[in-house]
Amino acid sequence: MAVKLGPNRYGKAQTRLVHVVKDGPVHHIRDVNVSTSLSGDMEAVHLTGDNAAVLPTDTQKNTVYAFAGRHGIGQIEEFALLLAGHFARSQPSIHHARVEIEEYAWRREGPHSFAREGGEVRTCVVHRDRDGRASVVSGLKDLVLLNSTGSEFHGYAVDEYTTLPPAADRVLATAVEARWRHTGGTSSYGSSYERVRRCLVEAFTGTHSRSLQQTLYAMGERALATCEEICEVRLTLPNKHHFAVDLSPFGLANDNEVFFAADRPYGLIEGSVLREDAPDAGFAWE
Ligand SMILES: O=c1[nH]c(=O)c2[nH]c(=O)[nH]c2[nH]1
Repeated sequence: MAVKLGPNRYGKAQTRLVHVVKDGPVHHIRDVNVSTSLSGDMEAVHLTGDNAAVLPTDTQKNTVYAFAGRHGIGQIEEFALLLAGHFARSQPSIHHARVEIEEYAWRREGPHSFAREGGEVRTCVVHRDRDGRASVVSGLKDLVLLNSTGSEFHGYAVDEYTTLPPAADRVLATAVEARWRHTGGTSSYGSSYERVRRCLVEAFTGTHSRSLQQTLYAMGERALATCEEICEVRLTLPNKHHFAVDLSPFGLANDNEVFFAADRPYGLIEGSVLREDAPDAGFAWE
């Protein structure tokens, strides 16, 4: 039987790191979850068990903590680029590093007190290879949005299994997962994040929706029109269905005011919006 090793990578998943920056009595907190993944000349470890090419995942975890202590975190994209650049050069056997970071927000409650924000999570995925090629994808997830009107869904294809009644007015709700690809480097990932996020929210709330697909496109289009530093937006939008409850058994009308919020099954609308002249994505989405 002829077989060979296919694509592979290895690393430390979900290194949880909290960094407290002390400015006298006023402290600042950063809370991140870092996953590193390396690839390169890894035939021997898989085929013969020779570990000489393998920088241990334990070392990768230590490096995350040491770099936080030495450099601070800054914007998560910058921290990921720093780590990926280090790993891609650290061993001759390692050719490529992928670093993924999630950041959890905390709200200030006092000089050294914080309350964890329950909502959205900021994300990034950075790739670097030893030839200096790099890609940066920024994003967010768990941004839950709802329009209580301004959404319709009708005119869809019908077959013998279709029972869905057309909706002239419905609740539209989703938990946005968005990732956007930067065309090149940017000096301000923080302000870029805020602008893209605002565009996504404004397009969701401001679009009179005939489908979540139409809203998805509007969200990507708005972000690309406003934020010239990005060239592609990928969106994953679960349709968090809200079904109006039939209150007629209780002698009550229901003018789209009382809903059953179902959690499953849910529609899942996914798509990419990109510039006509977007450069090749290379390894950015891997
Ligand atoms: O916005 C929607 N898109 C669909 O594709 C779809 N399908 C469905 O049953 N409801 C909806 N809503």
